[in-house]
Amino acid sequence: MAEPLFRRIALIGIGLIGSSVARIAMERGDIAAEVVANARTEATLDRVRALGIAHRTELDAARAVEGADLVMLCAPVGAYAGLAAAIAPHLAPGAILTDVGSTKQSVIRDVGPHVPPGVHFIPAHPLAGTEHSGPDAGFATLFEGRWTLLTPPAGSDPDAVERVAELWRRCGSNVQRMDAAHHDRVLAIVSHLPHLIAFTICGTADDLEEESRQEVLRFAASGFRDFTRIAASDPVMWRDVFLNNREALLEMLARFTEDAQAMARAVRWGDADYIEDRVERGRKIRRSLIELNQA
Ligand SMILES: NC(=O)c1ccc[n+]([C@@H]2O[C@H](COP(=O)([O-])OP(=O)(O)OC[C@H]3O[C@@H](n4cnc5c(N)ncnc54)[C@H](O)[C@@H]3O)[C@@H](O)[C@H]2O)c1
Ligand SMILES: O=C(O)C(=O)C[C@]1(C(=O)O)C=C[C@@H](O)C=C1
Repeated sequence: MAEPLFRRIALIGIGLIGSSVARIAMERGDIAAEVVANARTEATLDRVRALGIAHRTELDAARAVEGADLVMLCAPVGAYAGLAAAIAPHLAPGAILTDVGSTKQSVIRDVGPHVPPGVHFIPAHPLAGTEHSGPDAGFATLFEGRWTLLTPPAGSDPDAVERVAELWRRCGSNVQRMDAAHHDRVLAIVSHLPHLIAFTICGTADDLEEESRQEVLRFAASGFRDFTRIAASDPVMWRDVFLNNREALLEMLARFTEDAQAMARAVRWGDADYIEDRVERGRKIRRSLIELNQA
């Protein structure tokens, strides 16, 4: 077995993503010699202990990071500023501080100012997940064949960037570097807007009068069902994502609204060619994803 990349990793937040990393680290043994898990409640840490997915559990984030050579923030992005302030004085010199948050400019804004000199701050985002949350929801194959984007600030230590990249490769992921602003625009269209649309369409259906709402549930065909899967995602996580990628999300939503209006006009005026063309474009995108093995 290869040498462990890290002596001790501390996972701050141990839900779907944190517990998946923990499971992989515990199973492989070549990521960290010791895995420390932190959560806000004893109930969560009880689950972590019962699942056997960490060597040690800590209720206090500051204590969890002491002596760790890699600290990974795995909480909702709205909690990052407070967490960074709490752990900063306890980070070991030379440690790497990384994260898994779905937004990247906000993470650099909220965490960056707290990072002590000598600590390497390498933000990251694994593009993999499900609609489930909490430590029971994680699984060791979650990141296999998926992308992890790294958004290291200019001037980051290349060795620290490489060690975080290697951690994600050992989790089964492909790794690519990206500028944080570009990341936020790309994710706004491929992830944040689709979630916004899913939450909204479920809300629209739920607002219908009682009789129609019952029918939505009874006759929900797979079109509506597919939306309900992602609409089942964690409210706090998504509240934080929307509020921390505000500009890019609003820009993509404005474009989408214009396109939806154009579709409405085509439907109203019977513009069959326009409708057919748009459906054909959707189909092509789906086929390309299948060819890339990403569907
Ligand atoms: N769910 C996904 O599909 C997905 C995918 C990629 C990245 N992410 C990102 O990963 C991070 C974690 O998401 P998740 O899906 O694992 O969520 P989760 O709800 O499953 O787990 C979140 C963990 O953070 C802890 N936590 C919540 N608020 C906290 C606070 N104020 N202080 C300290 N700890 C707190 C929770 O107790 C829990 O242990 C988020 O930043 C999210 O944007 C999520
Ligand atoms: O597959 C899902 O259920 C997800 O929501 C995963 C998903 C996505 O939108 O693709 C959600 C948030 C992330 O930051 C990354 C991945």
